[in-house]
Amino acid sequence: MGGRIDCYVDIASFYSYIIFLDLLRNRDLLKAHSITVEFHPFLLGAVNAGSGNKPPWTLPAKATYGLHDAKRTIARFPNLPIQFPADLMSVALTVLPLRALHFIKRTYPDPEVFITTLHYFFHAFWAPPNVNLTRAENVKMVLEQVPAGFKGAGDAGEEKLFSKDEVEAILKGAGSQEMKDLLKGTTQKALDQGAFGAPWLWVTNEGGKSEPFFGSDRFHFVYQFLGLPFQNVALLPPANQSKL
Ligand SMILES: N[C@@H](CCC(=O)N[C@@H](CS)C(=O)NCC(=O)O)C(=O)O
Repeated sequence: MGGRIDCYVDIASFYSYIIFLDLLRNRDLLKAHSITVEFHPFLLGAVNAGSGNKPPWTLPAKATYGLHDAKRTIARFPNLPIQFPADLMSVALTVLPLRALHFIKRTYPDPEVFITTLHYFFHAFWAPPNVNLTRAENVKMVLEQVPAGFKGAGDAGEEKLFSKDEVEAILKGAGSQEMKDLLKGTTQKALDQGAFGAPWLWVTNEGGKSEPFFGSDRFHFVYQFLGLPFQNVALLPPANQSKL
């Protein structure tokens, strides 16, 4: 068994946060099945523009339905502090932190540094008080705060992942043409694969065949495609009949 999941995420995408948490939760099992997982920061706004899509909540019926799905999804993570930003549109252009993530991914040999920072950016954006990551000073503040080995909300960790000098270097790197091109190129790659939203998955199975998957709720199809054993939704008989 083997394969890979290339997962395209934007910090400003709630369901990107969800798939990130699910993949993190299952990382040992995925590893045991020889599945490599790689996260790729991309810009959802540019994916929408490039594919001709619009954020789902801009259509009133989808906005109303979306509240139900969001509530159900949040209920899957009882200890996760989640608060939707009051005006998501106005804080959705997370270009700078996405470029910073590319810089970190490229610069630090330990992949945990990138994963931890991505995790903390998601947390900062989606937990109250919803840090506005479109502002450079906030990105700096959040980078300075990332606890080393951040494991999720409530983990304030005394030791910080980055020194002040490292944060300066990350912000400088994030402003480089190379990182601008890298974020653009990553977004374009997903668009070329057919992306129209986030999270976007490009999954490659043992035989080298690749297929796209959209959303954080497609794991049954992903696992099936990868040939992994998994437990699907199984309807059981009514409780009183099971005793017959
Ligand atoms: N059912 C999917 C919904 C994912 C979703 O709504 N993603 C948003 C961004 S957070 C999006 O890009 N949607 C585009 C679309 O629905 O056309 C899931 O549970 O993950």
